Amino acid sequence: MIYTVTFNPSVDYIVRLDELEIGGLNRTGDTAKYAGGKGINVSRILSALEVPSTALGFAGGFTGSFIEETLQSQGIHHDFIKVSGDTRINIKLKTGEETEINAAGPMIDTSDIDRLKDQLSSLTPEDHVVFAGSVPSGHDSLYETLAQLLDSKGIEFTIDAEGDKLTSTLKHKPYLIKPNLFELEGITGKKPSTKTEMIEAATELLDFGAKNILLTLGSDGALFINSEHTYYVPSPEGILKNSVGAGDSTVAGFISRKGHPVTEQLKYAIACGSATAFSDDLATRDAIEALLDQIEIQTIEEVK
Ligand SMILES: Nc1ncnc2c1ncn2[C@@H]1O[C@H](COP(=O)(O)OP(=O)(O)O)[C@@H](O)[C@H]1O
Ligand SMILES: O=P(O)(O)OC[C@H]1O[C@](O)(COP(=O)(O)O)[C@@H](O)[C@@H]1O
Repeated sequence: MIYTVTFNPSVDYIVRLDELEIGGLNRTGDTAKYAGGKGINVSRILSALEVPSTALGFAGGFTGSFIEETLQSQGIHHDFIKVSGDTRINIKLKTGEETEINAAGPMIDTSDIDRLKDQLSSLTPEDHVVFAGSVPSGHDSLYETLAQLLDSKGIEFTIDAEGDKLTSTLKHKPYLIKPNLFELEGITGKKPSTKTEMIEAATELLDFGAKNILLTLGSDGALFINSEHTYYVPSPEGILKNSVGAGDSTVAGFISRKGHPVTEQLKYAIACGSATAFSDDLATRDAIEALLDQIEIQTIEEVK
């Protein structure tokens, strides 16, 4: 079973308006609300691809109930630990360009974390865990602690997190990490401008222990690096509607084909990411499958 862990889920509140007048009264056009947060988005895309998963993490208040009910209605199994604060609301302003305001989220007690550790302790090496997103304040070393727990039990995990939260887990050999270029720059302190320089910078993370690295580049696609292969996968052409959740969709696509050749995993990764970018909400199965044939995997010799 695949388990996704979202420490800090969110109700993503999408607000469309022609123009934002800072300091003035703005009235919205369309609005929509979605069950969000990185691991939850991974579970939603896996579900679209008919790959079962269980969504874990912390949820509280009316917003936490909204997330649970939404997942329930979509047939996605979940087992959130209830916390006393309200799950956050993240605002996504669409005014022609996208502006995101992500809230901090509720406080999490040590006893809540202990319950999550108990849940993860019952998993076996047949399971796979996807950790994704920000961490409740005061728990900066949570990913490292949980990565160590899984590593000690021989359970593979994927991690999509920023900065030290990601790098502190590398010694526990994550199956997949998915930085974007901005995050890679933050981690390595480098500003790679060519694909060769990007590969060099990402290879440092391979040397620290990551097994597979998917470096996503937005509309420019993604670079993939592991100890055997280096590939570039351009994004298919399309009209950008929504980049929220595109990265999470990429992770889901890659994991959905775990055990298949890496080139197939990459096709699904980019098809899922781009299909979400071209959709109002996360991609549907039809939208993903419509892109699969357009994805072309290039070897690094072809890129140079
Ligand atoms: N404008 C776009 N056109 C086509 N595909 C896109 C676009 N933006 C994102 N994607 C797809 O989504 C993937 C992840 O996007 P990216 O913005 O790099 O991730 P993140 O949301 O984590 O920053 C990309 O590799 C690509 O496949
Ligand atoms: O936990 P963070 O880093 O604040 O991110 C949460 C936000 O990221 C998302 O999961 C989208 O992530 P991506 O655009 O990187 O795929 C939203 O659903 C959510 O609002």
